[in-house]
Order: sequence, then structure tokens, then C-alpha cells
Amino acid sequence: MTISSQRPQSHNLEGRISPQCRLTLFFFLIRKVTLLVMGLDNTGKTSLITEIQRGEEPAVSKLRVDRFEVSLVDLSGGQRSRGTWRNHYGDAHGIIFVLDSSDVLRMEEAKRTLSRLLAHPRISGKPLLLLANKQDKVDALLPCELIECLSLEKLVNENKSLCRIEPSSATKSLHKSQSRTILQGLRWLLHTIAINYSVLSARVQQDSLDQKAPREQEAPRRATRAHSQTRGERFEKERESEEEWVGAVWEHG
Ligand SMILES: Nc1nc2c(ncn2[C@@H]2O[C@H](COP(=O)(O)OP(=O)(O)OP(=O)(O)O)[C@@H](O)[C@H]2O)c(=O)[nH]1
Ligand SMILES: [Mg+2]
Repeated sequence: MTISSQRPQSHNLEGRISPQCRLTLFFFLIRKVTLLVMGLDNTGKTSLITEIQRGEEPAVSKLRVDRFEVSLVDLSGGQRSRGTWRNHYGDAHGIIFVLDSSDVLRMEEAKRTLSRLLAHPRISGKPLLLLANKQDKVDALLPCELIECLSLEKLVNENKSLCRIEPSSATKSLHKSQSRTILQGLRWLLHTIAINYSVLSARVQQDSLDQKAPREQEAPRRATRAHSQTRGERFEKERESEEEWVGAVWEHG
């Protein structure tokens, strides 16, 4: 029996695929895409996801659009929850940021939140779809007014993120025309991701690993600490870290 000393052949077909073939693959490959759905609380994120999924439970967050298998991650927008958003940044190929277009009083808060989000190293440069939701309300600002209000042009240029804004309403009464704009926006986002898919996917793969690493390293240390502390000590520690955590939420929220 002869044992070959040759290394196993590589399966990288890059150089051997003709341009026509590559074009065909570009259109027919199913691409897995993760989109984070974010925005302040009460803007309509969960309602929009329910609408996109045509009434299915929001917990069922996978859907097929054209040649994409999309995971929509519904991130709650309350002050406390916003502190945990960054645990998901690394997984995202793109962002859907939902605005309550009628809530003029909270527009400054929305602008601050969006600005911090886009400046984050794991988000910066990723494509962004803004949904100007609650357009059915009489006092809702139009997308062009929101662009002004949020200084959107400056914001996306600073962070090199491609951006599009679409009007939307998650209420049933405006079902047809509003569903069309939501789908139009979603398609734009997915096709923008597809153009840069290999680079984005490599970034997502690396960022997801980096994101998990500190938490995995922390787990055994936390277990050892828990064993060596009395109940009273543990309570004090937990209270301290809770306070630190609330502080961090304010800082990042
Ligand atoms: N008029 C109107 N109401 C809407 C629209 N979308 C959502 N709502 C209402 O706004 C409220 C909040 O909607 P949610 O979908 O729970 O908001 P959310 O962004 O998921 O909120 P959090 O999970 O707390 O971050 C609900 O009462 C919805 O019925 C809309 O387009 N128009
Ligand atoms: Mg929600």
C-alpha cells in the first residue's frame, strides 16, 4: 500500500469558475443574513416583524426573501435593554432601525441612540434601513423631515454606512401600500448586503467569535468566585455589579 505524501487537494474553485458561472452563482446561491431590528421602545419593531411575517409569532424570526434566508433579531428598545444590544452587533449583516415618526419629543433621543449605534466598531460601515413608522398618525413626520431632524446625511457619511429610509405603518388599515414600502426597503437592504456579501460575512464570522470570547472566558472565573463567597458577600457583589450595569446603560443608551 502506498501512502501519498501529497496534501489533500484544495476545494477552492475560485480560479476555475468562468465569469458566466460566477454570475449565475451570484443570483442562485442562498445567502444567510442576520438583520438586527432596533430603535427606541414603543416605535413598533415587534409589530413590524409580525407584519413582515404575515401574522406569525414574532419568535419565529426566520423568513425567505428572494434568494436570502433572513434572521430578524427583534431587540427591545427600553433604556435597560439598549445596554445589551451590543452583544448582538457582531452577528449583524445589516441594521433595521425603526422610528416612531410621530414622537417628535423623543427624536433627539433617537438621534443620539442612532449616532452611538453607527459609530460602534462592529456596526460602522454596515448598511442601514430606517423605517419611518407610524405614518398613519396625523402628526407623523415625513421621511424627508426625519432626514433633517436626525442630520442623517452627516451621520451616515461619518460612519460610511449605506442608508435608505422608507415610510411604514404596522397597522392593518394601511396594509397593502405600507407592506410594499417595507418589502421594498428590505429588498434594498438585502441586495446591498449581497453586493458585499463575502467581505461582510468574513467580518460577521470574526466579530461573532470576538464577541463570544470574553463571555466564555468569564464563565469559569464567575463559577470559582461564586463558590468562594458567602451569601452576604455574593449579594453585595451582585448589587454592585447591577449598579455598574445600570451606569453602563446610561452611558451607552
Ligand atoms: N398607529 C400606529 N401604532 C403602531 C404602529 N406600529 C406599532 N404601533 C403600536 O405601538 C405600540 C408599540 O409597538 P411595539 O411593536 O410593541 O413596539 P416595540 O418597538 O417592539 O417596543 P419595545 O419592544 O418596547 O422596544 C403598540 O401599541 C402598537 O400597536 C403603527 O404603524 N401605527
Ligand atoms: Mg418589541
